[in-house]
Amino acid sequence: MEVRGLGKTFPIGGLFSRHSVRALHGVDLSIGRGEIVALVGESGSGKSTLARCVARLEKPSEGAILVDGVDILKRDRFQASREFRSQLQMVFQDPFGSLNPAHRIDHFLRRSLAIHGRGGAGTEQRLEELMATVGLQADMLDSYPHELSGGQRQRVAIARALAVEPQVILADEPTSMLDVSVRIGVLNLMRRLRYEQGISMLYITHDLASARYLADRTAVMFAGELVEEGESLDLLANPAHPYTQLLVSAVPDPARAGSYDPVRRAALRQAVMASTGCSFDGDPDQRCSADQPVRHQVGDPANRHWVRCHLYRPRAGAGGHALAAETAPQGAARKASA
Ligand SMILES: Nc1ncnc2c1ncn2[C@@H]1O[C@H](COP(=O)(O)OP(=O)(O)OP(=O)(O)O)[C@@H](O)[C@H]1O
Repeated sequence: MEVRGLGKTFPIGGLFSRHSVRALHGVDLSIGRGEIVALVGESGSGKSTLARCVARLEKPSEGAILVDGVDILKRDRFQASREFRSQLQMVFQDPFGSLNPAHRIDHFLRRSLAIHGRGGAGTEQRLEELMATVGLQADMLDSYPHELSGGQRQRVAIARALAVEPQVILADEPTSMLDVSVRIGVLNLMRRLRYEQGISMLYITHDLASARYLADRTAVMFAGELVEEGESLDLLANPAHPYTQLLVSAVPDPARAGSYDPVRRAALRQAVMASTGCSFDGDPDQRCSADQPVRHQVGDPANRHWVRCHLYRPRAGAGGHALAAETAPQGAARKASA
């Protein structure tokens, strides 16, 4: 699946208002077959809007979404929606709100199978297989959602998505409302599905540790734009963008004891300013506020690690790089996301 130049602007302030929020701008992202890509960024950076545009729950303002090379935004809406929804399924954050409490678990799975033409003979066996795949007992098919734990409900939501045999699952913070003790089980389930069924996943999260655990690649979103992307291990060990450094520095890590610098963090977060350049404005000579940065490759090309930042300086010879914040000015500022 590939997203090219995706943009989304929401009108705000009522019918006659000319105000708008730019939630996404020029987003390019691809996910290979069986690959897991994490999308990280703070609240309001546009992660859910990206997933909702890809799932066609929102209409993008611009750009293309290709699945197996076909731009699904150019297909007839009804046909595309049938085809596309069976290729791509979304798992939401809230396992409590996503299952209607009036129905038993088997209803959700039967309905999903029927809507996508996979009902009929063999349904009973398929239901049991789906439950086994997500690690639930078949006798839970007769339960109501309130009789299940949060982790079990999220497994049902994943089983419902799997019922249509999707190529891609868009998982929007699927573990953030779960108890820490059951999160790992859901992450392991997602990992197993990728290996056993070759399903690709976009994993949206605030949690960098889980991105490192689960995702092959991690993409970092700030103010509706991707500012850095790379193999998860490399990107999180060598963050090149000041914003990624901020996110990484906020994760408690005994191995980095002493490296957390709240003053630098505060400086990077400083003012909000409007300009035509980079969303994450941090340059004393105003270049950031004047020009959009281009992508720079970071380190070894095998890590597919790039950053979009004027402050990035490759380090000659060593194969490493100067972290942008090492050269970042005190006046690093964050522009309005709107
Ligand atoms: N329907 C909408 N109407 C107006 N603005 C919206 C709408 N949906 C999202 N936005 C705005 O778009 C921006 C991105 O929101 P989005 O929900 O995608 O962020 P997010 O990174 O997923 O945040 P969170 O992690 O809190 O879910 C925000 O400024 C938000 O207020």
